[in-house]
Amino acid sequence: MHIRQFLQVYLIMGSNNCIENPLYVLEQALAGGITLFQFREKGRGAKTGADKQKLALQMKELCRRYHVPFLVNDDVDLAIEVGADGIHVGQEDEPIESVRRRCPKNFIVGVSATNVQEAVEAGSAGADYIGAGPVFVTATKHDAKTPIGLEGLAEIRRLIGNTPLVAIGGIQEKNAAEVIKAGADGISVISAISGSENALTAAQQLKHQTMLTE
Ligand SMILES: Cc1ncc(COP(=O)(O)OP(=O)(O)O)c(N)n1
Ligand SMILES: Cc1nc(C(=O)O)sc1CCOP(=O)(O)O
Ligand SMILES: [Mg+2]
Repeated sequence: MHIRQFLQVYLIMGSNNCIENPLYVLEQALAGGITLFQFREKGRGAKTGADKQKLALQMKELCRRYHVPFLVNDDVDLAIEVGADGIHVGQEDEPIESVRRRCPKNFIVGVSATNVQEAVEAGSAGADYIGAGPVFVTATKHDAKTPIGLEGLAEIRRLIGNTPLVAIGGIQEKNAAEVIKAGADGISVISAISGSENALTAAQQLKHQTMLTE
């Protein structure tokens, strides 16, 4: 499968984002049809060291069972240690050139962009996909930039050619379809699944929205 297809419903999550056991939440989301997963263990009380690595390995095994690629956020060393399928880095993280030097050849490398220039540069640097956002206001990432809106997302789509594009920030069931219409190949979410009462149903409903056509 091409990376574009994996972007359809991309769950990002760490233990801080969950009201229940994160392994339970992830398994429910996998059963509900998520297509890609990113382990993002950040914020107050986040696991570190051996505890972080243990959770990463457990999550990777769950993802394997559902044939869903497992990516790690920011932490290139951890991604390599646990045999992840890839890594996601932002503008303040390790540069893609350095990531490529250190990681296996077939590693999926995603790069964040908050504007057209960053997106075009990430595409030229060889990112496998671009995570563009925030599209809408989000309470999940405290240092998120000003929302780019659907117009900003559509402009990025126009200017990055064929590079796979996933939208992020404030995406929920009610706005997922318009994000796809604006040109994203998929949606990436934290709270819409990990903060919901039923992660399985939430994943199913989001997936349904990404499949609606005009
Ligand atoms: C798919 C996707 N897109 C964007 C981000 C944000 O990355 P970054 O700007 O590095 O912020 P943190 O997530 O590291 O706080 C992402 N993680 N995933
Ligand atoms: C991790 C992250 N990155 C963003 C960016 O704009 O790059 S917004 C964001 C948080 C997304 O969480 P939610 O789906 O709950 O809004
Ligand atoms: Mg980052």
